[in-house]
Amino acid sequence: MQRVLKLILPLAGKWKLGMNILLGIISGLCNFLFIHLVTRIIGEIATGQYTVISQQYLFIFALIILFFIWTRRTLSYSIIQLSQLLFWSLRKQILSQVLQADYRQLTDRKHKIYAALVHDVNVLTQTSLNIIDFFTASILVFSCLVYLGFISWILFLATLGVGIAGTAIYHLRTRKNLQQFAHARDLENKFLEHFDTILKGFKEIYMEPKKGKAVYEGKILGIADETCRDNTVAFTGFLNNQIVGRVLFYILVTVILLVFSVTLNIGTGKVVSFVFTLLYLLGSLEIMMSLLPTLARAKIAANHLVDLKEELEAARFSNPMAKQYISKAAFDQITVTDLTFHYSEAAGTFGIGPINFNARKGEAVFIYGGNGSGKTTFLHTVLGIHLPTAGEIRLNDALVNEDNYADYKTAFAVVFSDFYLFNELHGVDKVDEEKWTRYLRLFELEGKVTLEGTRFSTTALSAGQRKRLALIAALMEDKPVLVLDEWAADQDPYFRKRFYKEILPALKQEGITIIAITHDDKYYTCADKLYKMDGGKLMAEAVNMHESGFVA
Ligand SMILES: Nc1ncnc2c1ncn2[C@@H]1O[C@H](COP(=O)(O)OP(=O)(O)OP(=O)(O)O)[C@@H](O)[C@H]1O
Repeated sequence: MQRVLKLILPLAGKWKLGMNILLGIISGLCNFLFIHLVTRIIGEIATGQYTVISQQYLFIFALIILFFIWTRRTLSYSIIQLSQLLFWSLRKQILSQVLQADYRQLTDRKHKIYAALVHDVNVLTQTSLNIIDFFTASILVFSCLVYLGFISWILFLATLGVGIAGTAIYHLRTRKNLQQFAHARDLENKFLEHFDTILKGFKEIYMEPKKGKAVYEGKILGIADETCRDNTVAFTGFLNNQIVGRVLFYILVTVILLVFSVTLNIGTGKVVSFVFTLLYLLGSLEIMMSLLPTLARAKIAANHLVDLKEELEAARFSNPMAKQYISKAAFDQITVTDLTFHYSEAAGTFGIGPINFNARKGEAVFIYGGNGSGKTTFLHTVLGIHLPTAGEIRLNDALVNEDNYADYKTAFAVVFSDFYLFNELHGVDKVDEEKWTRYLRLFELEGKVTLEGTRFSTTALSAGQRKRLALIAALMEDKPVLVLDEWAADQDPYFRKRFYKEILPALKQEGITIIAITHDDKYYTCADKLYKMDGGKLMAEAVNMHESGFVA
């Protein structure tokens, strides 16, 4: 409950939460007053005291009902407002934390975050609506118990005994049910992971339905069965507790009616009031018991959300906004000295370095090497996606460190090998129309795509054209360094030649530095500097040794 409060309190504020609690107490008390009045009148009818219509009672009943309507409506409106606030605040908080997260932290937690956003936030929000019923019922239970104490302290002690026995049984039996709910929730992460596989691999599954069948039967069905089993056992456990509680109360009412009313010599009026109040109390207990599984699941959802928020908050490295952008004019060179990076400290994990590298303003620097040799790992380390294990990167003369990473990253526009093409020029405040038209012509996309504001008219293009558009989008960012990972791999021979022979020189003319991973040995001579990556080691090579286009 503490963790649920940790999420709700900052949103609602102490004052508003206090007001809601007060309204809940008043609403519960209205219920109690109504019951108290009903039992009192029944007592009067049973003992022959109520013979004429009482104006006073009518007035009190009307007052209670009106008061109840007011408190309940105000409380409901406030809780609905709060639950909506909770829903969107949690989503906004998690998303803004996600946008500030380090790349590795995010990739490791993708499915966890997705499950938190679509599952936990929903469960918690829905439950917040049930809280009114739970709270009102608990106030009613409390007031009924106090009232029972006034009617007969012996019967009150008997009721309290039954209540304590019921609570003890509940606690003894609930731990396992909670574990089952928690396990079912953990399986939701796995389910979303496989669901993601189906969505992303749908084309492959469409071509070979066996693949889809394997994911469905091999993964999803198992998760579905396990989740169903866990949830069924847990819900049944809660239901059994509810039955035990009800039976205990039935026994109590039976004993009061058949035994205590005779042995303790309690008057008819008192017995009637006691039993009626007890039955109302039972009704409220039932409401509370039936909401317990929902609250238990909300608690698990809140735990997941708090854990995730704390994990993201505790991030060693974050992705803050840059304070200062590095302009083309301000960029001179990047120098990498003795840089090493390892994916983990475990023995046998792939690593690169020590690497020495330099790229100057207006140069085209190519990196080539076999698959898995570490080219992308190196680029990612230079870009700040991976933090170097050792060594240094300097932009111009300034050492790049955790304090200036955000500014440093502004030097780069990137088209990754697994690039994502946004359908809009995000982050470009004002489009330079002349530049856009020039690049569109340069990349031969005229008539294929236009700009509507900052939005592309379409991204439904061929693979090669999509990559050209991604490169135009990167260039529109007007960054000093353009980083390309196997950009030309999807281009036809004609455009590949145009890219290396015409486009790259044009970009260099603009003062852009190009760092490109490439396998196009035919065009290595277009580079100003050439590096070869082999087994994580980067070696500088003379460009002219590739003049024949043949690499030994
Ligand atoms: N996220 C990761 N965690 C651990 N190891 C990784 C990870 N990504 C890549 N590796 C390892 O790093 C090695 C180098 O990968 P990298 O992507 O840098 O190669 P590359 O030279 O760019 O290859 P290609 O030409 O195929 O794109 C791979 O052999 C792989 O084992």
